[in-house]
Amino acid sequence: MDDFDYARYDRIRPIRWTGDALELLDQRKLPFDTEYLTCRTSDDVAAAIHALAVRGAPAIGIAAAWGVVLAERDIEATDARDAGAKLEPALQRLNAARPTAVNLAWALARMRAALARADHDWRGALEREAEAIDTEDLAANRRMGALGASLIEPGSGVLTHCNTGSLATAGFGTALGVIRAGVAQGRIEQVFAGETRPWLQGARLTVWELQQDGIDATLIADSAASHLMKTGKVQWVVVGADRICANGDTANKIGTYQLAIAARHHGVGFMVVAPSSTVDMATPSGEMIEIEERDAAELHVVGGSRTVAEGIDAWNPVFDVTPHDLIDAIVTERGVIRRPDAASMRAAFGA
Ligand SMILES: CSC[C@H]1O[C@H](OP(=O)(O)O)[C@H](O)[C@@H]1O
Repeated sequence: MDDFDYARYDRIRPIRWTGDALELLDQRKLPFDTEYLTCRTSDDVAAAIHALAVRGAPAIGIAAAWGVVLAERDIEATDARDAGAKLEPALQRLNAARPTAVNLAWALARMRAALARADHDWRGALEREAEAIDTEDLAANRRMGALGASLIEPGSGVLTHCNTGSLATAGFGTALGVIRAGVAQGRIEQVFAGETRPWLQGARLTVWELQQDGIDATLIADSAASHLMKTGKVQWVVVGADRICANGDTANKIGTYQLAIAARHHGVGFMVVAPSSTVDMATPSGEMIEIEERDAAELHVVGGSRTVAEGIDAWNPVFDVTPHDLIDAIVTERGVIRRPDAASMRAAFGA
């Protein structure tokens, strides 16, 4: 992949550190408007994460790490230990912004660890750690793109769900990075993007990203996915993840689980692509994952401001869990785990 023109795919930068503020491409406004939110405090970042102005498991971890740097700017402390105590309430408010993606807690744990190791330059240590989290994620995505694409036979059709591209990460993407690499290598002939109701990450964000890249894609209704697989046009379903458990059970955007069931029924491969920062070996299996439920209004609103069925109850879980035995491959930057289970996850990530 060293001849891959990554720069072509790195134009979209949803997270920009200016040195004293964090600029976030407001993903609630895409694809119609390209507006940046300027966050000057860690609570600004927590609010942006909760509101999905910035979203995507790796991206919210990266944003939270920079949020810690913003919090550091607001305190005076005698040393790193004193700083840790004074910063902890801000880190807890960042962690409370969304519950399902483990990357948020993972990034905050890395920031705490950096502070615990720091000497007198604890401020610099926090900024260097946030930068490292950001640059490591971009490198991981490029590695995963190559690894995942190598599993896809030339001439394949691929279906993806939600948005897992540059908007959801430090750049290039996870599942969408595999698609970018697979298209560039001539392995993927047709890309299908599920709209991903109710927030429409697929219709609004993935389609927009692929248009920026000049990659043709076909948008489908979420409810058309099984019928599409029945036609034989899809050889792989390639998705991201928000939390991968110690046995390989995987939480991802709502609708992923039924894609996995349909894929298995139709003999379509099911690939999960996520950096190791999404692996949570401390959670044994999927039923222990907290599934975020969001405001019913997200289901009632159709086309911007119009509402349907307003006033009736609505159930709006925004993630579901795919059991590991429906997953054919988990791709991380460390390698590919075929037919994941507790033993293969332990071999790859330790106990
Ligand atoms: C590489 S993004 C991973 C994951 O995050 C998305 O959720 P959300 O848009 O609610 O932040 C989706 O589940 C993606 O697959």
